[in-house]
Amino acid sequence: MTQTGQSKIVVKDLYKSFNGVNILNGINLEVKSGEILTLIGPSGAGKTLTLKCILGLVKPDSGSILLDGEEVTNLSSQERDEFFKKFGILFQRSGLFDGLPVWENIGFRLLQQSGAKRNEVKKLATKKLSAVGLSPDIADLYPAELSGGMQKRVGFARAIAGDPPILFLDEPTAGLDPIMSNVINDEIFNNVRELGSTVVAITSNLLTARIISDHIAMIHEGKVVWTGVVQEAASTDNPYVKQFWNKRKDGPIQMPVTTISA
Ligand SMILES: Nc1ncnc2c1ncn2[C@@H]1O[C@H](COP(=O)(O)OP(=O)(O)OP(=O)(O)O)[C@@H](O)[C@H]1O
Repeated sequence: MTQTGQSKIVVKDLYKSFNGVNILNGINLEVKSGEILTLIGPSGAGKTLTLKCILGLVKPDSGSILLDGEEVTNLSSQERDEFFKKFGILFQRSGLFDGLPVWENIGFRLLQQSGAKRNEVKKLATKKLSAVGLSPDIADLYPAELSGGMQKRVGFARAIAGDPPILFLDEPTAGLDPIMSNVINDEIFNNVRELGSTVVAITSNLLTARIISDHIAMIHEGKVVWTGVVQEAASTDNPYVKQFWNKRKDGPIQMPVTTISA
């Protein structure tokens, strides 16, 4: 179990623009060890980009990112490889490799390690399938043979395959029916608590946010406009959170609307 309470990830004054357009406008975030922080906010607010900056997939224009107190914005490629090993990632579209059976998808990273034994990796992959409530019988199937919900669960099994200290979950329940979403919410919550991983999740599904999160950070136009414990999100007076949480059309968040003329 990870010790909770210490800062695991600290993001300070993160800026990023593309082609002269400011996308991240001074993001500040702190994630404590063992906690689940969920980023919410309108489409295009900069949630995924923030995670990509933390991972070093996108270089920020300025700002600082500390992992366990160490600056990680300027790692060498060798240091970056080591750094990546700390993360398990569930991508928005599951990101499974079509040409590999389920178990090889789950064990993908482990199979890359020198000396990896295929039968042992398969055993571990099967164990992770059970951890996400799937039958070992699907280990030899290919992603195309699975439903969307099963693909998400396999994607999650892959993210937790190496028992990573940090998990990034980008829209873990997007596109799933409410029942399957809830199954996955529970699986995320239970597995993460058992592993003691520190989690940053992104979701537009408020039920997912309510069930899995310890803290919520609301991002709007590249800034964190509110943070708080999940129970406060429903009752805060913050106008951004109020509008988002209550799914209101009117409020400070203006969504671009395209009208089609006849
Ligand atoms: N590599 C890039 N080049 C140019 N623009 C980018 C790049 N990456 C992200 N953006 C832009 O940054 C903005 C924020 O993107 P981001 O993916 O972080 O949004 P988001 O908050 O995760 O929204 P969504 O929920 O829709 O995924 C978008 O307008 C996107 O087009």
